[in-house]
Amino acid sequence: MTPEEAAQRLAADPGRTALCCDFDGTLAPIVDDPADSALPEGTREALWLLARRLGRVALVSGRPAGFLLERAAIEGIALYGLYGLEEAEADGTVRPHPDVAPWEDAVGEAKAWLATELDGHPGIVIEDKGRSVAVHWRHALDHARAELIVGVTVDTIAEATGLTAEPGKLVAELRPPVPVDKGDVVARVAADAAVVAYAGDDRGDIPAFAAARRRGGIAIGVDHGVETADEVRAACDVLLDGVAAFGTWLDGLAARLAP
Ligand SMILES: O=P(O)(O)OC[C@H]1O[C@H](O[C@H]2O[C@H](CO)[C@@H](O)[C@H](O)[C@H]2O)[C@H](O)[C@@H](O)[C@@H]1O
Repeated sequence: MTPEEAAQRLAADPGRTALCCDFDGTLAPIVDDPADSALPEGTREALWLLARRLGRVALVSGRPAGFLLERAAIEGIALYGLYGLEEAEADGTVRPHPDVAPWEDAVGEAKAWLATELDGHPGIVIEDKGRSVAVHWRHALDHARAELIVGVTVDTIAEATGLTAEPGKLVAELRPPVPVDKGDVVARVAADAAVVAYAGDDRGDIPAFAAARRRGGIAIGVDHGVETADEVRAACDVLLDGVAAFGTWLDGLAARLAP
């Protein structure tokens, strides 16, 4: 499927169409420091327009819902964080999945353990995500070596605490083993939709691509060259070359739907 064909399908019955997007690497360009990630202004405007033209628009991210509220709150757009473990309410509060609370101590233990174990390893950075924790090595000079160090540490902590280890782009995460993923969120958001599309770039997006396809929808991949896993490309119906190309595609869709 071409990007043009994907846009045509989404525009055919806009009121009954659901569009779900990942945040980092899809809407926001990949940056060295996760704290610097931001939604480009043009993309924010396109999403604002789309929220007024499509049946449902949602952001489904690995970031905490609180982060999405700070960086990507747009009226009419639902925000789901931590791969579906958190949801932002209309009043700006965050509702965690009810099964997450019992894992609070284990996540706290993991954060302390990671800090002790990885202290002194240059280029390895811990991201405290509240109800989960991630370890990044984008800053490390030797990515392969840093990945090995982080992988061994994260696997050891996962085994000891019962938390689940999840891979990402130059990052590994420890999160509560609650069986919820982005695919569950997409299925819920698109329950009443005639057409559904999910746009993402990483392995954590694969369940969401699959959920869109199960509904006869479209899996849109944002390609980042060597950083894009083969299984991500294989899970998509259409590929766009980077965040800027996806932003342009969103703009085009919004323009197509304008009155
Ligand atoms: O589901 P997403 O919205 O794509 O979030 C996935 C993870 O994204 C962030 O990490 C990635 O983006 C960073 C900023 O561009 C980059 O520095 C890092 O290397 C990437 O892995 C975020 O920090 C994680 O918490 C998210 O889980």
